[in-house]
Amino acid sequence: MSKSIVPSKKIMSKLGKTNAEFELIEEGDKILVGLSGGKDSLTMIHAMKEQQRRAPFKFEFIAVTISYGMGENYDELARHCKEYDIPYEIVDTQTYELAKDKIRKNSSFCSFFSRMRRGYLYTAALERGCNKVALGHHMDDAAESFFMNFIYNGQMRSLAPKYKAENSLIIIRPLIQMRERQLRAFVDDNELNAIGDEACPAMRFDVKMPHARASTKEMLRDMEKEYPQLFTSLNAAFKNISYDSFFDKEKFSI
Ligand SMILES: Nc1ncnc2c1ncn2[C@@H]1O[C@H](COP(=O)(O)OP(=O)(O)OP(=O)(O)O)[C@@H](O)[C@H]1O
Repeated sequence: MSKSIVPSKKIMSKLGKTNAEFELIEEGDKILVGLSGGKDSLTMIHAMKEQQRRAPFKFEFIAVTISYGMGENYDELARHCKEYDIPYEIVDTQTYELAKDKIRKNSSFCSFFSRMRRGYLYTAALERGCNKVALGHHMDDAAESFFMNFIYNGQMRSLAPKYKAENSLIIIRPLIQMRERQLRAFVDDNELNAIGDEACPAMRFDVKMPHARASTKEMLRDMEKEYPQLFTSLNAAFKNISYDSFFDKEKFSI
């Protein structure tokens, strides 16, 4: 039998519930799991491995890292996946070279990395015959994304647990109802070597965390101190949307 690290009961139960609620992982799925090597995706591969062992249905997954051509070294991550019998591949790209100009101008390099990465992940999934792509976003990401869109973009949107991309791949976020601190505890408790916690890969090069994200994180931290139930309530609110109560012109033609 292969070696395994079993995530806590809380993590596994949240994963099972989210899975059932949004029908994320299903019989016969072949899932490409985006593995940055950070705490979130590292937790995700171990939780999915355990899920594979427990679930009454069969699914396959393969972990894939998109390398940006910044001289990253994923040997340790590859060794880790091998040790735990998790199929793993690295896709080499020249994203950093292409992003240099944006980084120099300190302009929207984060969204550039993320757009490029998404494209490479989708291509990798299609090339490997996968029908789904799993990303390690969690509830804190969903909350940040919601408030950033609200404050800076005048939009009400967050991160969906599941959606269909243009190319018919299904994107799933199995950790979306978990808190970031639960995932950090998993890697700390198991003494796993998670790769940095940068909000964007370019930050390894002395570029500051984008202001909007940093201040939204801080705002949420302060709000949670004041209202400890904030995230539970947000999670409920994301499932309880009163469309009719907003300023949608379409609704006026009653
Ligand atoms: N270089 C990469 N290669 C493959 N997948 C990636 C890569 N970077 C991010 N991802 C995927 O996208 C998700 C969101 O990435 P993002 O950088 O926003 O999150 P993060 O909070 O840093 O997560 P993590 O702790 O997993 O790095 C990750 O959890 C992972 O599933």
